[in-house]
Amino acid sequence: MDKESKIYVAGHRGLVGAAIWNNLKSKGYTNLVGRTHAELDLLDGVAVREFFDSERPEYVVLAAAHVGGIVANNTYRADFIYRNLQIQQNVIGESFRHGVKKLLFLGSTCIYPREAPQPMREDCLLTGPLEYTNEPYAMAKIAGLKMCESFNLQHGTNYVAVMPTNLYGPNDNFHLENSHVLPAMIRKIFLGKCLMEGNWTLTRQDLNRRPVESVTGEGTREEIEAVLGKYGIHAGRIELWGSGRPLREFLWSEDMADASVHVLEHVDFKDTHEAGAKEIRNCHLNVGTGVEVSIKELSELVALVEGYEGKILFDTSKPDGTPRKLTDPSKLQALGWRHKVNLDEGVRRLFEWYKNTL
Ligand SMILES: NC(=O)C1=CN([C@@H]2O[C@H](COP(=O)(O)OP(=O)(O)OC[C@H]3O[C@@H](n4cnc5c(N)ncnc54)[C@H](OP(=O)(O)O)[C@@H]3O)[C@@H](O)[C@H]2O)C=CC1
Ligand SMILES: C[C@H]1O[C@H](OP(=O)(O)OP(=O)(O)OC[C@H]2O[C@@H](n3cnc4c(=O)[nH]c(N)nc43)[C@H](O)[C@@H]2O)[C@@H](O)[C@@H](O)C1=O
Repeated sequence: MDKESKIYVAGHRGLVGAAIWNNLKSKGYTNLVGRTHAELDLLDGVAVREFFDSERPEYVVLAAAHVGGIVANNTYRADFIYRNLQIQQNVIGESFRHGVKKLLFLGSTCIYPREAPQPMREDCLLTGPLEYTNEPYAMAKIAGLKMCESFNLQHGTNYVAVMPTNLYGPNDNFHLENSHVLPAMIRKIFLGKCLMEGNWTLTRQDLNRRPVESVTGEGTREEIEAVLGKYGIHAGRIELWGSGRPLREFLWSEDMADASVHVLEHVDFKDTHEAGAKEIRNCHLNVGTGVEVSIKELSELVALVEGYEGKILFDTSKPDGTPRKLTDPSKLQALGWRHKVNLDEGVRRLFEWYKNTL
């Protein structure tokens, strides 16, 4: 990849896409192409074809997807499978038609069986049933990685699929229902503390920046308390989801971007499997830290970082999801990449980012 190569980053305003864009810029890549969702709907096959016809990217990073946390995945099941399959079909299909030199596909570690041996190696793919809450999303991601693998095997293309663990960082989604656990916890604990201290200035700033239902900071105290209460946020008491016992692994989004650019620069499809094997499969690469934490421990860390001393309860009517989801990141580590930011540091950085964007 030359510094002048034309690189299309699909999803360049998202959590990971924005970090990949910034990482490429910081390394001196000058010819980046991005389109917002409003400018180019990747569900629209005709529009995607016209975009590729006019821009002719040489490299493609597919970081656009329909993404959300456990409840969003479990509720909007059709959206998660249909939209992701369609985006992949359009972007990978046009990349092939236009002879793209290399494509990076972003999947997820939820592709692995619910009861996979831990830590999960790449070759446990398709060895057992998936976790129910995100099965439709996981099926789309498995299709995406198999599409990359199959184009490579049949047509000699160079598409590499990476499977990140749970990610968090600047530009994260802080929606109280549809987001992932870490941004949700940061916000819920922040608001619980604001209510506990009677800090209405910060509460109002938070709701102005990110309205909940239709309530903004202009709402009355009663309206604000009622809407936050629906999401388990009360003065000095917040309710998180599930039992608190599930274990998760978290990777800072800028580390994920660094891994993505490392793969674009240094790892080809041929590096992802043994040469000459009779059956070539499981060529995707895990991206993770190999370190896990329980959701309860995570909530204690977030409370410590935010200086919250109120109660944290767990609402077991909400799903736990997969009990454990720890990656074995050794395959990518052997190809020269490892993470830099640990969870403690990352939570501090994300909370700072959150406060600074209010
Ligand atoms: N966040 C996480 O914890 C994890 C993410 N991943 C994967 O990493 C990748 C990036 O995810 P992440 O950055 O978190 O997600 P985000 O939701 O932050 O970003 C996704 C981007 O894709 C865009 N997009 C979605 N649908 C369309 C569409 N139809 N047309 C055009 N653009 C669209 C979104 O735009 P808009 O918001 O305007 O719709 C957004 O900018 C995804 O493949 C995801 O599956 C994998 C594991 C964990
Ligand atoms: C990245 C990954 O993300 C999704 O899987 P997940 O890891 O289960 O997602 P999550 O971050 O939403 O939850 C992690 C854990 O945390 C608990 N939890 C507590 N309290 C809150 C809470 O307030 N919000 C959320 N979201 N979870 C909470 C929650 O009950 C669960 O036990 C996939 O669907 C799929 O999208 C995917 O690939």
